[in-house]
Amino acid sequence: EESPPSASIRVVMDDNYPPYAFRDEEGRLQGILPDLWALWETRSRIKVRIQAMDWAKAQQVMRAGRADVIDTMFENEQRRQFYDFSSPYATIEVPIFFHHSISGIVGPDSLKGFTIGVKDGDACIDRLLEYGIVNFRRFPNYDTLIRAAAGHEVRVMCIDKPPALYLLYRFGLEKEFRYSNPLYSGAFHRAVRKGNGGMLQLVEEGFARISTAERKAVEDKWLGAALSSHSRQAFTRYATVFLTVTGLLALILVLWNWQLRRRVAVKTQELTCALASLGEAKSQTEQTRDHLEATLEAIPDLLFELDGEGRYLDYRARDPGLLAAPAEQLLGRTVSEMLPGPAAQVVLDALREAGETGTSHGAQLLLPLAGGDAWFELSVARKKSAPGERGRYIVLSRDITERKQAEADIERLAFFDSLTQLPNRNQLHERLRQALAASMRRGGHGALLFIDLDDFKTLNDTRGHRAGDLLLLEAAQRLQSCVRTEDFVARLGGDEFVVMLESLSADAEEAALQAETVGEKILALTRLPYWIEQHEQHSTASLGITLFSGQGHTADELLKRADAAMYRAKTAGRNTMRFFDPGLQASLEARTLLEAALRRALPEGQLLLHYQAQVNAMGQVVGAEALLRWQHPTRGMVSPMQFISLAEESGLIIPIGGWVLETACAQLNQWEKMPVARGLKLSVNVSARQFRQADFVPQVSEILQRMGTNPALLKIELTESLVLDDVTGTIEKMHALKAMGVRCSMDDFGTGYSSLSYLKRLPLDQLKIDRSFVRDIATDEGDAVIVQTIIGMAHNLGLDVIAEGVETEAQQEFLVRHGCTVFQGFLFSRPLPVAEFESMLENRTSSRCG
Ligand SMILES: Nc1nc2c(ncn2[C@@H]2O[C@H](COP(=O)(O)O[C@H]3[C@@H](O)[C@H](n4cnc5c(=O)[nH]c(N)nc54)O[C@@H]3COP(=O)(O)O)[C@@H](O)[C@H]2O)c(=O)[nH]1
Repeated sequence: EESPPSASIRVVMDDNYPPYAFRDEEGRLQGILPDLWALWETRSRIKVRIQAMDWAKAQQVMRAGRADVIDTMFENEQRRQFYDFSSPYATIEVPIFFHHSISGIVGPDSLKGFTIGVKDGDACIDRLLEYGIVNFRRFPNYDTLIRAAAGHEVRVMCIDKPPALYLLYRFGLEKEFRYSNPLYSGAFHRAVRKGNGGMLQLVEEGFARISTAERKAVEDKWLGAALSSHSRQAFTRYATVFLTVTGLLALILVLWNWQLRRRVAVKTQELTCALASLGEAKSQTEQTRDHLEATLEAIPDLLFELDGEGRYLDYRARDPGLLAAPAEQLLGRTVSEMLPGPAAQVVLDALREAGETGTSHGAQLLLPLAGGDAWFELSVARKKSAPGERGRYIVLSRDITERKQAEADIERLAFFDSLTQLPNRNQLHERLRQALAASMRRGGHGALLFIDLDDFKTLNDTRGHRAGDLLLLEAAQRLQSCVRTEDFVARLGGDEFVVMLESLSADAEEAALQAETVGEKILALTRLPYWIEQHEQHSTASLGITLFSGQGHTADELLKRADAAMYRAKTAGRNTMRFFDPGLQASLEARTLLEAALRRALPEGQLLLHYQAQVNAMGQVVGAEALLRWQHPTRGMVSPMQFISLAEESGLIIPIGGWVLETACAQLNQWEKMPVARGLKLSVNVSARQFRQADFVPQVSEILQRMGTNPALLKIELTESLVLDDVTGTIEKMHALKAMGVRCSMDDFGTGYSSLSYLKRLPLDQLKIDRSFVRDIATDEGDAVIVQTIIGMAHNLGLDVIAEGVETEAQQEFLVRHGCTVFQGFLFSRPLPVAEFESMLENRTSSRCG
């Protein structure tokens, strides 16, 4: 909009833009612009009405049309929408002013993050916004902005350089603030409202009438002596006082200066030294840091910083594949959350140790990683911490998987045979030492079986080492199949193996028997044909056995003994075994012979029964016990004490027991025909192995039926230990026998557990007091009490009671006195062959009748 020519123009400007326009202490407008506009007024003959105010307000006034010209305006895109600009008349640099405590402000980018003090409406705001800087603190004018800077409210400012320098000097801040290179340079224009070309021309023409010299004179006046002119009045006021004071202080100052110089010299020296050592320290620190960095770079281990609870605070991993979880998941979590329980415990224990002693070394842990299980070894060091500060630890975790593997390989080579993978001689020695110590502690025997394959060398020589190896492998497997898992099989080398048995019987003969049984199995298995590379191969073994019981012999001695025994087996013709102990060897051989003889005893009719009378209180024979006898053609009468256990172990008791039952039934049938023996009951001993046969009861039933014997006359004697082995099964069978009419007696009563609880459940007819109690009944109070108790117990349970082993009248008298009604023992009769037994019956009957 075009303004008509007028007698005056209204010029609006910033009143706080020294030295261009500013107010002196009386509030009068001063500066380059008022002077220039005064010249303009003179040359143009048009009145100039200057309105000076806050810059933002000045722009509002201009926009509102209450002014014709606005001065000191930078031209920019945005402003061009509203204004037409004159040609530029001065170039103004706009730097960033910043407090000297701030460093690094070099350009717009470095301003990010700071709050920039600006004058409201300043072009600088638009420029900084273009750089993406948005944090401003706006002030109505430069004066208030610099005052805020003086009060440290603002530390970074964007101000045109001339007013900034002026005001900073004025407020004594010239040392506190520095300025950057110009952010930009702007040119001062006078501007009129957009489209007011006539006014612009008027203004331009007016200024064209002012010569360059005139203009320079004005600028020199304000730019060259801006400070002094502004403060001239104050200077005048204070100059006199200043000179006086200065004069008075001059002398002091000279002295002070001299002293200061000395101090400065000293301090400078100190500072120089301090700077030098600081520089040195810095360079050393840098060197140390570089060294440390290079060292850490060279360490292949995982490095962690953990707190006392095992929380990951930091880590360094050259190979992230070794981390238990992706690194970002570890930080902030604890080892208990990230590692398997046992591994976490190892770390926590190591942290605890380091907490107590400063370091911990050597703890090892296993981690399941994506690439497979991995072993790590820890070295932990506690970091120095201030009192009260939580403990922190540097944990170095070294991957030792390969080392562990190598150790395992070494151990395998050291302790295992590489062909058969059986334990080798080293391990055998170790185990043997342990076994000796264990058998010393526990009692009981162990046995060492030394096995050497017969003719192995021939096989190796004729069919080659591969065939030999295959045979050894097969033999090793067979040996392992012969023994219990707790037994131990080792290969000593070549074709020599050793089997070690533990926890054998405390009785040497029984232990020898147990070892012999295993030895026999081994011999039997090794002599089975081998199938090697499509060929059948035959082999046998020679075996030497020695027993040990933890006393007297070292592992080496025992091995030598077993070896010597094996050698005897070789010389005895191979495919056999020998004991090192000649006594044991002899007794085992004797036993073997006895067993062979017993095997022939039954078919060859060498067995017979003797009968021992059982009498009542009146001396009447009420029954008998059938007792087995072995009449050997050359050994003579062999005691059942010698062969019953052998028959049990060999299984011969089954046919022999059957024969006893059948013979007893035949005898009962016979006696039924004899008036003197009719109605006698016959007790038959049944061994555990015989009774435990599943078909024992049907066997008894079959014999009774086949023989046509009255079951009520047959009494089965069972031992207490037999019953206790399987109370429930025994009860079942006893019920079945009772159902048939057969009676049951408990033999050796009192020698076992004798519990009332199971006694009540057993369908018994009779308790037989063991002869060991009867023997000392008159002299041993304990036995007397036991016997009384058994009798009382039997009566309470409604059972008959018989005492065996009665040899004296005193014993019988005691038993009668305490309620025992039936007796067996040498006092009445020894076990007799049937004919003598029957004669005894005849004699007793006739003597009673007579
Ligand atoms: N399973 C079977 N065991 C049987 C059989 N026959 C006998 N035996 C058991 O053999 C053990 C020894 O028997 P034996 O040498 O016949 O001894 C018996 C009697 O001679 C002996 N006895 C009898 N009275 C006295 C005596 O007054 N004093 C004394 N010192 N010994 C005496 O007692 C043995 C009978 O014992 P028991 O059987 O406990 O009643 C023996 O354990 C027999 O059981 C059989 O066929 N099968």
